[in-house]
Amino acid sequence: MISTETTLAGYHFDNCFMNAAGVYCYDAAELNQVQASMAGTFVTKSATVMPRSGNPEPRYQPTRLGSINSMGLPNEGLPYYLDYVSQQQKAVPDKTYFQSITGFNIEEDEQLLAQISASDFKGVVELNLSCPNVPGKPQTGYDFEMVERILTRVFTVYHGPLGVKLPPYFDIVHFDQMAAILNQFPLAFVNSVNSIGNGLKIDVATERVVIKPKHGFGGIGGDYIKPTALANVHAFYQRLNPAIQIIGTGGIKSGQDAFEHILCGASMVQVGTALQKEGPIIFERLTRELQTSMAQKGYTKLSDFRGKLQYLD
Ligand SMILES: O=C1NC(=O)NC(C(=O)O)N1
Repeated sequence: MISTETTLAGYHFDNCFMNAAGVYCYDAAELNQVQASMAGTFVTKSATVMPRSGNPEPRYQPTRLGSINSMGLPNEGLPYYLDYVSQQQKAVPDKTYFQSITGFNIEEDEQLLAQISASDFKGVVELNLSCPNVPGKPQTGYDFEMVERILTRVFTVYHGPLGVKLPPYFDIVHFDQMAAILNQFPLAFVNSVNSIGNGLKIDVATERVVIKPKHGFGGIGGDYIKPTALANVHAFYQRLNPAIQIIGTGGIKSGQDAFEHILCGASMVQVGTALQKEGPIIFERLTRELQTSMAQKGYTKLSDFRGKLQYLD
């Protein structure tokens, strides 16, 4: 029996695949579909203090090799998602769910976590530090001092399992500096990567951009970002306390892509662009393909190869 089960934040998951925040997780209609799929669990859309309609449309476009999006954090507000997760905790109690949140300042992060503490939520919190699409708002994950201040406050007020969703980094010194910050805190996980911010997709026929917000600038996902995602997963796997696990996100559209993320150190893998294109049925194909990759190499469980990327030196 070849198993794709995993453990994260002390919880067991029958399958290591799940959605990426933002994809198939805006409302109950979408979350129900992931919940009913072969995914091991789901994460909600990043919830903000107030519900948001997000950026003007068109704000998402699939491309030949991936996607571009500038959604702008549209969401129903945290109470909506806490209520949905509470229902799922009662209906399907043997699963653990993820709640994504993002505040626009430290006070909002604290407020969101206080709301979660006051609820019957028993899952894992994913603090999104990396949305690139809110006009005028920076990707917090690129402000190292701010990340340290946020995590200091967060772990003062919240004591449940919590991880952070990071933007991609492109400099070895930044991996070193960010890992040194993250290692100070009892994080359950680090999720690398969010979309590569502020890319541009052009329609040559019309000589125009393809999304409306921000003059067409948006987060890039899909095949384009897999090498960067794998590097971020492995860089943090190499640098972080082993107690801080890695979730790998970025460019996963086949079982082999997932295999590569796990080989780099991922304990869980999230699917965004390919899920948006194929729908939750994709988790059946991805699981089967990962099991095939494992079988070809004589592996029966993820720990047989997790983090065992070989170097040439
Ligand atoms: O964190 C995010 N990453 C993205 O690529 N897009 C969404 C968004 O724009 O809401 N948020």
